[in-house]
Amino acid sequence: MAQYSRISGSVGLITLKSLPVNALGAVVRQGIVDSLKTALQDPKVTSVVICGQNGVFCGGADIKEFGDSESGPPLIPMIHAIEAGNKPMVAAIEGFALGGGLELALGCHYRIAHSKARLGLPEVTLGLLPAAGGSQRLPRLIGVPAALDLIITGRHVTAAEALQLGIVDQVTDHHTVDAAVKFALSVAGRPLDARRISSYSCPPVSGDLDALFEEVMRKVRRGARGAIAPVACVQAVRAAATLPYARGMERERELMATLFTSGQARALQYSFFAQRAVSRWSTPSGARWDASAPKPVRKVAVIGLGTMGRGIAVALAQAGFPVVSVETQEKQLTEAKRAVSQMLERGAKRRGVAAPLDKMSYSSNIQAVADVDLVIEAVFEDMGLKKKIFQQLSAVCKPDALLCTNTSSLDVDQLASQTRNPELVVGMHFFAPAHVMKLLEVVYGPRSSPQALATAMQLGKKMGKVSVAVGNCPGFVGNRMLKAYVEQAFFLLEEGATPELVDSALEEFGFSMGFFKVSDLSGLDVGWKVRKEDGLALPGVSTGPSARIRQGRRYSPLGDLLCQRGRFGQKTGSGWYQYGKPGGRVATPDPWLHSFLEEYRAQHGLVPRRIDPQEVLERCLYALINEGFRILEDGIAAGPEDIDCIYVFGYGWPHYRGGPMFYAAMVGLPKVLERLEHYYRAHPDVPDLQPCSLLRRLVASGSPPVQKWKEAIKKLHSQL
Ligand SMILES: CC/C=C/CC(=O)SCCNC(=O)CCNC(=O)[C@H](O)C(C)(C)COP(=O)(O)OP(=O)(O)OC[C@H]1O[C@@H](n2cnc3c(N)ncnc32)[C@H](O)[C@@H]1OP(=O)(O)O
Repeated sequence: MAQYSRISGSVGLITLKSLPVNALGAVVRQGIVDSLKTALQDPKVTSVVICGQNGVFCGGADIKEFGDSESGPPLIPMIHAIEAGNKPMVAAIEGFALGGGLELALGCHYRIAHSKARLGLPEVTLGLLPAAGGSQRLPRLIGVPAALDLIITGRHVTAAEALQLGIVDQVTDHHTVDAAVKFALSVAGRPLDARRISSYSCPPVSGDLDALFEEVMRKVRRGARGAIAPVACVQAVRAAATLPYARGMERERELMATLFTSGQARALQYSFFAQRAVSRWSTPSGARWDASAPKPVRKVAVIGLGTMGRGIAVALAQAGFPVVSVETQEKQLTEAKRAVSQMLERGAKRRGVAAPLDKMSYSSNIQAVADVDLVIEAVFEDMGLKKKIFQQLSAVCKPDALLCTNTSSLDVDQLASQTRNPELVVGMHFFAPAHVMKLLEVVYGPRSSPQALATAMQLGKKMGKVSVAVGNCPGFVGNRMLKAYVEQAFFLLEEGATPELVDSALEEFGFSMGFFKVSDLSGLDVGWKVRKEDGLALPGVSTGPSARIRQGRRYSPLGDLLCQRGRFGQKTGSGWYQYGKPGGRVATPDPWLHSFLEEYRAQHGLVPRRIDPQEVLERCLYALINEGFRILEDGIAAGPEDIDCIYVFGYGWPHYRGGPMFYAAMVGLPKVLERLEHYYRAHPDVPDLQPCSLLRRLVASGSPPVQKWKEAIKKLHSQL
């Protein structure tokens, strides 16, 4: 709702009231329209202030209402009525003015912001554009280049930047509504024509306007990789720059109509709520986020300063934690100190703050962690080494310290069993580079206490990560699903595809890099080492029937064969592609590799066939999705939102496709099931293609929407 009152004798005060962020739902809009009418009709009122309750101006349109048929007064005429009003309207901005919230403020004649407020038009992140006049008013107010920056990126600006850009008229450190009322009294009776932004022309740009838009559009298309909202944002701002306001608004409406009904907007809005849903974690044993208090964490340690350890230490220091970093090899320690300082300085420069160098301390002695509250072990993926470290930690650390491992796939419970307090052991699986990537898998073992899980989840949140609680199994969620995808990519090469064909299909889908390019970038030897440890990559079985079978199922040794030839990817100058020189970064197709594949197929009696991009997508993505269903069935992830956040924030799944499980729901579960059945018939020696029973049961129960899967899975489990 919106509450109306009159204060200081002559100021009408309209307060938006809708917890938690005063979103502009139907009831709030109705409240504003009614309050406005009262204020404009009351002869005692000479000016009006609009504010929000609880220190928040407005978080924008109510995203929860997007799927519903529209009710209540529409936003655009409401904002026009505010702007057209004959009494000065002042927006008192505290907390946030985002999306429709900022558009509402732009409809006002003046804007006063608290110094801690943040403003922005983040619609693009929801697959939309600022379509309540924001794309037309902001460029008229602050100019085309600055408006393009804000609208295309959706970034929030501080009150100070908003003042500098000309979005707000005044910034206050004091009580914002009081300041706005005082301001409203001071402007009462002043003419308003020059304050109505819709009547402005965009300030002229230096240089050629067409050239500016062409350049921006080129950059946006390159960066958007198939996302349609950023492109529509540029088109809308162009309309502001080239058309009268009324025609610009028509263009804004047309563009919005296309976006609003697009699958991309639905996916991004799903993802918005999925990110919030994963913070409300639960485990199959009944532990829950709202019943488990985290332990206080004041000081943290990182063990091992390789690439991962350095990134983790930087992320912790940036989040404000004192960090003790332990590296036993002196040479590595010296290098790491320099690298970590550089990373901290670069990050600070980018964010315009002081580098938190004072948060870091280093040691080559594990005794240095004796007083910390939480340790993150980040040494090599070697179970023997990790076990030894956990034994040492258990002896050295405070008895109540949380011991975490950054393993990407090893058994967290085995590590827990090395310690005095296995309930205080959890996995914290970061993604490289750990100070950049948003994802954190928090892995609970069978003995991890709810409090340990809650503490790691909260630490992740403080580090700005999307933290997802997952159960303990080889590869956890992300890497377990990836295995099925990678396997299909190899099999497709055996059957006639090239790395270029597979990668271009995946890149066309929206991944920034296809699997083979990623593999060259991260190093083929990484997977080779794991396969050797798992007993898959065996020396001396390059021919005969057993060459392509391991542990009773189809196996492709192609990656192993490249590694045996020293082709580790970019670092050696060749892998699935060639790079000209070791360390080269530009992938070009490699004729040697093509001949090698031909010889390999001939040697193994494989008759190559024409493979189309659709098959690449179906085989790679549906195999991965199928494993996702198995993970849900096993209770390793609590719901599809958890898997989708993991893939969007850790594995480069295109954000505008929501994540693999959302994508499966969009494609239609019956279709995914039918294609998996088809491919499993063709490849009965590939168990990953055998449709999982949960997928079958969801289809049999009418393929509920993805938001209802959690409920449906619970019901299906209880029927077993
Ligand atoms: C005609 C169509 C026009 C569209 C124009 C628009 O306005 S589109 C919407 C533009 N606004 C946004 O994109 C803002 C989205 N919200 C946020 O970025 C953040 O929530 C916040 C406002 C910066 C607050 O962040 P904070 O970390 O403090 O809290 P949460 O993110 O956890 O949010 C608290 C709860 O509020 C819910 N929520 C937030 N914004 C909206 C919204 N616009 N509509 C509906 N609900 C919203 C959020 O889901 C949280 O609720 P949970 O129940 O916990 O999920």
